[in-house]
Amino acid sequence: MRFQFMTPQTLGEKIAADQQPVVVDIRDGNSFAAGRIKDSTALDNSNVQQFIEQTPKDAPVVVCCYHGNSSQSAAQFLVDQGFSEVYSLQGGYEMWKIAFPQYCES
Ligand SMILES: O=S(=O)([O-])[S-]
Repeated sequence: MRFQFMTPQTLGEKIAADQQPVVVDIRDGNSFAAGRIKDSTALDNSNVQQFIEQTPKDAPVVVCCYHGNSSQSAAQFLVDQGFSEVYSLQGGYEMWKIAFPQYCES
């Protein structure tokens, strides 16, 4: 199975409809602290195993990085761990913060 892509527009619509998927952010900790998608979770080597064990495998998961490149391999990794619906956020946080500043937090 392969990961899928999600546009900022689609994620914004889901958040607006109170249907926010699980959003994980693989950027470095300082970037995450400075600004992130609302209700997102920082994911790194220290907590990825716990995330895999504790998150239902059928939960939709969206992976966010800086520009939407490295999120693709992270998304594929999660698919390979058994998650059935994983998306790479197109444009990453850099595009997100321009498109949906109202859904950012710091
Ligand atoms: O590779 S990346 O800039 O999308 S994190």
